[in-house]
Amino acid sequence: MAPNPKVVSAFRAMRVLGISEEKVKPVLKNLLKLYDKNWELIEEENYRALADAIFEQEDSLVAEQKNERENAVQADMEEEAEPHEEPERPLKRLRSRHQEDHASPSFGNCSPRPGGTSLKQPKPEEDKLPETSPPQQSQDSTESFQSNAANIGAGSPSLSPPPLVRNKGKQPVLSKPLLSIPERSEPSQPGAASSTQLKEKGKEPFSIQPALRDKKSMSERSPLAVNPGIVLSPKQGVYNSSTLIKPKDEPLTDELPQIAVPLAVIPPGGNGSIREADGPGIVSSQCANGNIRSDGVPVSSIERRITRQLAKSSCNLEIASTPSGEQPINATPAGVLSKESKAMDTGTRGKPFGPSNGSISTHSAPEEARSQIPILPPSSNGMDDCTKTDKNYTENSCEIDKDNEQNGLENANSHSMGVVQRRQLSLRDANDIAKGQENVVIPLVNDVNKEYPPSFQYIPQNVVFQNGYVNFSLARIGENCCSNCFGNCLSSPTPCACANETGGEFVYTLEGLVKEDFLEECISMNRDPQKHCMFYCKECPQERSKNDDIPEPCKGHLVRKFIKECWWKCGCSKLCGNRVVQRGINRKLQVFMTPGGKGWGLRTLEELPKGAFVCEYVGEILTNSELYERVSQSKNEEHAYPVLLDADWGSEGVLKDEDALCLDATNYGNVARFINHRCFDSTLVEIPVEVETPDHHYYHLAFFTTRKVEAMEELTWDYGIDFDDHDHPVKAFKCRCGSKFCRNIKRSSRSRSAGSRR
Ligand SMILES: C[S@@+](CC[C@H](N)C(=O)[O-])C[C@H]1O[C@@H](n2cnc3c(N)ncnc32)[C@H](O)[C@@H]1O
Repeated sequence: MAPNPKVVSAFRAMRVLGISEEKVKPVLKNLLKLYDKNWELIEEENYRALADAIFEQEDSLVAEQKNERENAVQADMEEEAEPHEEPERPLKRLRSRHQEDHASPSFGNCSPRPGGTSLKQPKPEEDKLPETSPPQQSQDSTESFQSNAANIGAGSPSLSPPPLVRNKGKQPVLSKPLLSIPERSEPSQPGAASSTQLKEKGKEPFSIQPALRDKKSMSERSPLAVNPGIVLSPKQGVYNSSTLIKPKDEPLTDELPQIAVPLAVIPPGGNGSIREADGPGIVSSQCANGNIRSDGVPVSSIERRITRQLAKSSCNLEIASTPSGEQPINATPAGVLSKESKAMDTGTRGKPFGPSNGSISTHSAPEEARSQIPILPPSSNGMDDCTKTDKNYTENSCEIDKDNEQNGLENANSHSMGVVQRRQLSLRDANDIAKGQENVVIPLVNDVNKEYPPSFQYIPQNVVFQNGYVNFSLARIGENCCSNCFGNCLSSPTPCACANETGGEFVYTLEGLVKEDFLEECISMNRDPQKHCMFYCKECPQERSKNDDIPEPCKGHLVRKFIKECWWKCGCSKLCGNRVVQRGINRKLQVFMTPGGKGWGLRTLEELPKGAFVCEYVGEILTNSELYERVSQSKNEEHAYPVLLDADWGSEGVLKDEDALCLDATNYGNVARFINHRCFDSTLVEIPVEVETPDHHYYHLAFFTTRKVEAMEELTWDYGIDFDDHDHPVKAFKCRCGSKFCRNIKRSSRSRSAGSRR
């Protein structure tokens, strides 16, 4: 086997220091274990950690030998020698020191780490935890809210532990913004033929198990249709009707998930390098109609592969990261947003800003500032309240705003460190949680309790966290766009090339709504996945991320339908009707505290017609393994439901990790992170939308209304959660959706009846 180039480089670097490979090897091995194979920590500062560890080990050996000699002499001299204190193990010291470095100004200013987040930190194998570990939130959200500044707004009380959203199948969904584009290689591998197999699923009445996306169902979908959406569910294997109604052994609790305030780092994204693409793998597919194509691949998938190959030589763009590749975030205290908040004890709220030395802190806010925390009046109309609130609370908000400004200054220093902290919403944010980044203002109101809004950074577009590969380039678009069009493609008598993805017809009406038949098929796909195409990876990235050595068999992914919008290479106007999602949010929305114990939710302030675009799910783009690592490292934290971008995994062979993407809106996200789950008859349906790239590894997950929605109605979508899947990394919550089709209620009632029979 060829030597690991990283190991070779490490040897080389140590050789320069006169250290032999024999000495390096054991220490490097220990270090890799200690740092959980995080090479970046080892490589940074020209292998400083490695060199330190070697020197320290040598020092320790010398010290030990010296001690032994002294002890021996002393033993000769005294009958009872003093107990010898064993020197601290070098690696432990090294790690401790490394942890200190993380919090020290000098470390941050001198050597920004590319991926230094909680994910990057060495595993706390020993009892000593890194100082930069995310603060833990107490079990009682209210209490923690009042007692720990860092926890304020970290999440609504009803948030549950990090769940992965699945596509109705479903797997958990992650957040959305994406912007930095790292280099990557094409996913499929040679010999991957027939790596994906579509299996048939028995059709079952959806009324019985609407939400279970049975992975084994066959689809009647046309070859051109690509299924969208994806929800990562804890266990897709559980997705079948029987599991939906299966009594739960464990009692449900009303305990709400805890939300901690994890640190996140967005390192520099792409470097503009060119990555080599592998040959596409061949996939066999089978749909509900039993037809198996000779190549087993939907036509659109083949076209995409060709495009990918053509794009081999294309350069990656870095789309969203800051010049330094880091995205500094202030940790600011949230304003109190309910009318009752006057009486609220805010003494434990965190100070909004961190120290100027770049380290992270969770100091309490000054008493003066705390006593002046503004209150938003109860309202039923957030849009109007925005203005009122501004007038009424400007004075009070001054203190906080000053703090925030100061925070901004201080964070100018911490910026260089590249450490990002989840940001607390401030009072002004309540008037527009999007902070002017959307076409509309999106107010936040709480007429129900004293909960603070969750802590997160609002981003209007997806952003690559670190390893995910997203390549937006003209070269990748290929010929399947309408470069000869002009004006509004929808007005043309014949559908343009962009409509090929959707069977040669435009999906949008002239009014900008999704057409009835397309919409209904997407809704059906979500509600009754058994009737649609599922594919099974030969080597499932999701399972691989859980256990790289012996991954479990793929639980199946719903093959979804895509919408393809016109874009840069198209000749049409920016106002073309085949550009809807890319224009962003245009509806009057409001984040509000739900009265039903679901925490914050999203509602519309205006009547919405059926098929209307509401918003897309925006968050960090993570690879599956990054997500799994993140979730497993934040066991007690609340996560927004992550979303798998697996709508087209079926067209691939073996997906490389950097191509198996998902979205996590926990730390960075848009208004969609507030959309609550509703079993089966949700008001929204998610549809994958291709905009910048035909590569369906990455796409936009857009929400459209499933029916006419009245003003002030809550907007919900079906996460595709399998409430019986206890193995899923993101825990399910006790569902309070109120739907008569609620899968959780069925299970609960069956559990109760099963219990009473016993
Ligand atoms: C994506 S977040 C939705 C926004 C969330 N309610 C908040 O306050 O930030 C998902 C979390 O909301 C809560 N949630 C969503 N739908 C729910 C439901 N039907 N019943 C109970 N809790 C729900 C759960 O805690 C879940 O983990």
